[in-house]
Amino acid sequence: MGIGSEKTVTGWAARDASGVLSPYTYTLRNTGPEDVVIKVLYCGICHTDIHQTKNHLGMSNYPMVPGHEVVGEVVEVGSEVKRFTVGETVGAGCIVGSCRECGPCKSNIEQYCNKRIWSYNDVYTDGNPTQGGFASAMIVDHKFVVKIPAGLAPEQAAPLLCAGVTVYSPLKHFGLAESGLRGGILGLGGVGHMGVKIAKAMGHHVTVISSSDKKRTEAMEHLGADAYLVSGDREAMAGALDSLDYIIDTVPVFHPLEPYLSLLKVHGKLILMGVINQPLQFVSPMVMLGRKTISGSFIGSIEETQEMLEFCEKRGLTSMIEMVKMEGVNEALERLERNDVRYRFVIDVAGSQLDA
Ligand SMILES: NC(=O)C1=CN([C@@H]2O[C@H](COP(=O)(O)OP(=O)(O)OC[C@H]3O[C@@H](n4cnc5c(N)ncnc54)[C@H](OP(=O)(O)O)[C@@H]3O)[C@@H](O)[C@H]2O)C=CC1
Ligand SMILES: O=C/C=C/c1ccc(O)c(O)c1
Ligand SMILES: [Zn+2]
Ligand SMILES: [Zn+2]
Repeated sequence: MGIGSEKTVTGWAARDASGVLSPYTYTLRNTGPEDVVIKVLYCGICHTDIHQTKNHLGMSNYPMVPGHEVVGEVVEVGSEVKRFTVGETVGAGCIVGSCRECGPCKSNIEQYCNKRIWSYNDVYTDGNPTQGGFASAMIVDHKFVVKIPAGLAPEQAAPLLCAGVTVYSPLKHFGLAESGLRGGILGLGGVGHMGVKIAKAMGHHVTVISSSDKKRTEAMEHLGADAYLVSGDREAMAGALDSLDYIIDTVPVFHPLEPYLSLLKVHGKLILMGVINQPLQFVSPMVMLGRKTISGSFIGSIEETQEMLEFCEKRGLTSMIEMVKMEGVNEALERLERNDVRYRFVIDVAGSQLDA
């Protein structure tokens, strides 16, 4: 990739809904005055990457280079960029553009802008497709770039850019950041494990609710959870009725909500995170008799992402990752889909042979 000239990059792209990735060479736009050119060092693999590459939402366009937990080094900045300098370690996430004029944009919750531009599987303002972080470089508008604090290892920071902020944002927004609360994390994957860590750092009593017993020891001994429930264990679930102030539900497939609504106290909140393209069901008394709330939340703003990174640095919070090379990305995606990762894959992009 030449500085200041046309930039040819290699990424790994899905070509169809099989979701299998292979090397793909494409050109990045010329650096605009507000752009930051990022040499990608590491990129996390989120379950959303599977939803997108496999067209679970019916809106996928190919070739598609996924990846939205991007940590890299600034290699060039546009003439108007004052906040970043060459050599800095920075991050980019799910969103690389928004309209800047609507209510959400003016309120600094640009992730809720209806004209948001996704970091991949979208079209940029110049009419070209956006491509993500499973690639040697990205060009990102500086407003959608965050600084990675010096106290965070770059590979550890990658999962924070989606999984981390996805749990941090609703806890703050719904008034659930105060200490002493009792929280549930449903689904102990990439988002879920950051949920345990962030909720514990906020001073909560945290119960993991999992589909199996397989992660019990890790959850309790390594992630710091206080309790562990297997969702199919009726007796254990019955023993936990009316006990939680909130549940962060990260399950990525259809599931009944009623068993989890029952775990909530009066005024408890069930916050949906999983991307599920089927209607979810519950009977109304389940929420009425307890004035419970079912809500959802989508990543976090750029401002919150920066705040969350600083929170994690201050509290010494890290993610738990398995590092892979790009050559192993298809195997990693398969393992992620069959729930066989502890707890986030991170691709060592700069250390990979991308055009293999
Ligand atoms: N709202 C938002 O802003 C965001 C949404 N997402 C979405 O959240 C969901 C979770 O993402 P992520 O944490 O990366 O996913 P992971 O695959 O890492 O974790 C999901 C967890 O859900 C549980 N699970 C239950 N049933 C299944 C199943 N059939 N297949 C796989 N997992 C299952 C597993 O936990 P256990 O073993 O404990 O049962 C698993 O570890 C996805 O739908 C993703 O698209 C992700 C990021 C941001
Ligand atoms: O992983 C980040 C994005 C999550 C996401 C949430 C909701 C939705 O409709 C998506 O397409 C993606
Ligand atoms: Zn994600
Ligand atoms: Zn907007």
